[in-house]
Amino acid sequence: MNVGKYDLNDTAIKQFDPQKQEIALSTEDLQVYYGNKHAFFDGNLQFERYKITALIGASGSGKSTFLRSLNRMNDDVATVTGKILYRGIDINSKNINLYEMRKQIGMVFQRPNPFSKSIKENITFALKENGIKDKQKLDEIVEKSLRGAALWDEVKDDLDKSALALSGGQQQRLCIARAIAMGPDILLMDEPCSALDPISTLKVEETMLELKKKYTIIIVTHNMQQASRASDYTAFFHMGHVIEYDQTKRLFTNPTTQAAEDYISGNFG
Ligand SMILES: Nc1ncnc2c1ncn2[C@@H]1O[C@H](COP(=O)(O)OP(=O)(O)OP(=O)(O)O)[C@@H](O)[C@H]1O
Repeated sequence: MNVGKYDLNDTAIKQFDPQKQEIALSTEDLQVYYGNKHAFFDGNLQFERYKITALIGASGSGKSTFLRSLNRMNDDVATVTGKILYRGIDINSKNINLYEMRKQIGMVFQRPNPFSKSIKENITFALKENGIKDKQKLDEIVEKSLRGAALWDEVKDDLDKSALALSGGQQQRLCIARAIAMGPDILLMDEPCSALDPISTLKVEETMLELKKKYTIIIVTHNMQQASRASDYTAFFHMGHVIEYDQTKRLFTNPTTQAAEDYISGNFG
């Protein structure tokens, strides 16, 4: 199918070898509709465990739509068909406990959104709701999560101060700490650095590189340098289709499809 300059059937999608790579999450024939609008088509993607996968593409190409579907954040606004396979279970089916599933597949949003509470309470709030009451256990998780998000050294003496007094970059790392405190397996990140200055962005990227030792990360980014610096794999989206998906190094140096080549070289349109 040709739309504008590009043939949307001209795709190159990496498939993994399950004997060689462990797949943390995969989608089969994922389609997303907002009312009558078909916003995402034919998503058959696999995500390798303990890797960072970047989703790139022009504004409106369907990256967030796809990402938000992966832990059912789109349930209220969209119809999502097809399968999302996590540990052998289709989490896009009706009988899934969304709350439990999102403990495994957490999300960090575009704008830092800490609660208007202390730094510590931002992390302990959901844990307490989950029945963890032991003070020592909570303190341990607070420290471990803040260390995991590379924030501990900056805030360890201010844990009772308001999270809203932190800088934007620190707030975003606090949101990462809050997400990892729940002990997830996969972290979905929707442009986590778009509201941050370049130094905070690099700090979050360094944090991601540390986090991938324990978590599988899927990140939407508009920042091509960020995708090429921080990710192992990249999926290029165009008009609701995944056009090319490969190792980041390969996709950025030797793309297969015309659309990806034009996008990466800045001649897109
Ligand atoms: N809640 C919604 N209701 C209706 N249409 C929507 C909704 N959210 C997104 N869309 C449409 O779906 C398409 C894909 O949007 P999406 O936000 O997924 O793209 P994106 O690649 O993430 O864009 P951006 O980089 O600008 O965030 C667009 O045409 C958008 O207008």
